[in-house]
Parts: sequence; structure tokens; C-alpha cells
Amino acid sequence: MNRNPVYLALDLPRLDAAEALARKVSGHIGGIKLGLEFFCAHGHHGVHELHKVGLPIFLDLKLHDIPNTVAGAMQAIHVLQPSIVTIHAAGGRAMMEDAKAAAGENCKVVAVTVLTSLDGDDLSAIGVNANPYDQALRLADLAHSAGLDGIVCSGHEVGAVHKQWKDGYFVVPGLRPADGKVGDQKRTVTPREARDAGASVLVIGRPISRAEDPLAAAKAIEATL
Ligand SMILES: O=c1ccn([C@@H]2O[C@H](COP(=O)(O)O)[C@@H](O)[C@H]2O)c(=O)[nH]1
Repeated sequence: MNRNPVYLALDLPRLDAAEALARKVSGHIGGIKLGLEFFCAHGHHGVHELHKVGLPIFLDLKLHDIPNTVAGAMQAIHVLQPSIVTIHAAGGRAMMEDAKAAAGENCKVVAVTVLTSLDGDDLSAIGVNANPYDQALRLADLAHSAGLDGIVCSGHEVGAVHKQWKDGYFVVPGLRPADGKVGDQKRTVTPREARDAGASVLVIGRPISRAEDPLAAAKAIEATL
């Protein structure tokens, strides 16, 4: 049977609340995603605590620095046994190569292409002369040639990336059920659309964590897949 592709983004300030939520929905998700908010607040201790839930841990740290620094950070998190770690493709080829070389054997390293909270206007404001689709495909190509396992992109690009990188590992956030609040996300699709387009991992946070009934929300999303 295929593993549930949903990784729950635990962007919550309190460790006890994060662990309780993860336990509550653990039968209806495939993994737990811990990001900057969680890691800055709870560090290695928090990750060890969440390991006790018994699901794979995705460390969404979006590392972006000079190659030597990112490689050192990758080595420092070996001990946490993450199944997936993110870096930024905009850090360049050498940074991605060194990050992959420093990662543990069972850890997939995936590169963020264009954040799902950005649209074309945001890219032009930071001097990127391409639309999010073209930019995501360009960075996907770079990540592929740097030997990474896959990328992070929105559901609008994952189908095209999948066509040119058949065995890639594709993480898709910015997911909203058909009637869901979009919030700060600008390039959204439904979980089902992302899965059908070739996503390997569906990252879902607030549609579950901020739902009135998170368990019912997780079950409803699972039923659509
Ligand atoms: O491009 C990206 C990369 C990472 N994220 C992360 O995914 C979750 C999404 O949370 P929601 O509450 O479902 O919007 C969050 O942890 C982000 O840091 C992303 O959204 N987009």
C-alpha cells in the first residue's frame, strides 16, 4: 500500500500543543514537517520529542548560505535523522552539491525553487525577470544537475517538472481544500490536484492545524486523495 503523502506542517509555538496535534491526527498523515518556527523555538530537543510520535520527520529549514556553512549545518542535523531536509536552490550549484554530500544516507535533500507565497510581482520586486513557473523550472533543472533528490515547488509547476525529471522527489506546499482560506499563499492548488500532477509529498499546515476539528480536517483531506 502507498504511504499517505501528507506531511503535517507543525507551525505552532508550543511544543506540547504540537505534539498533541501530531498524535491526534497521526493515523491520517504520513509524516511531520517541522519548520523554522518550531526549530528556532524548540531546537534538537523538540525534534527528539516529535520523533516519539513514530512518523518520519521532515526538517524544513530552507538552508541558504555559503557552501561550507550549509554543509556544516547539514552535518549538525544528522543526529536528528530527518527523512527530508530543505535548502534554497537560489544558494547555487556548489551549495547544493555540498549540502547533498554532507547529508546522511537516508535523508532526501530537496531545494526550494520559488516560495508558494510569491507571485510574478514579488519576483520582479527582487529583480527576478521571470514568472514563477519559468523560474521554478529553471531552478529545478539546476537542482537536478547538482544531484539533489528533488525540489519544493507549487502545484502549478509540479506537473511540468515531473515530465522532465521522472524519478525526482517533489514536495508541494501551498495546498488548500477547495473551500479553504488561502492566507499568505499565492500559488495554491488542492491536495488532490497536486497529487494527480505528480507530487511525492503534500505539505499541509493551517487547513489542519487551524481547523475547528483538526482530526476531521485530516480525515476529509485523506478521503480526497
Ligand atoms: O514554498 C514553500 C515552502 C515551504 N512552505 C512551508 O509549508 C507550510 C505550509 O503551511 P500552510 O499553513 O499549509 O500554508 C509552511 O510550514 C511553510 O513554511 C510553503 O508554504 N511554501
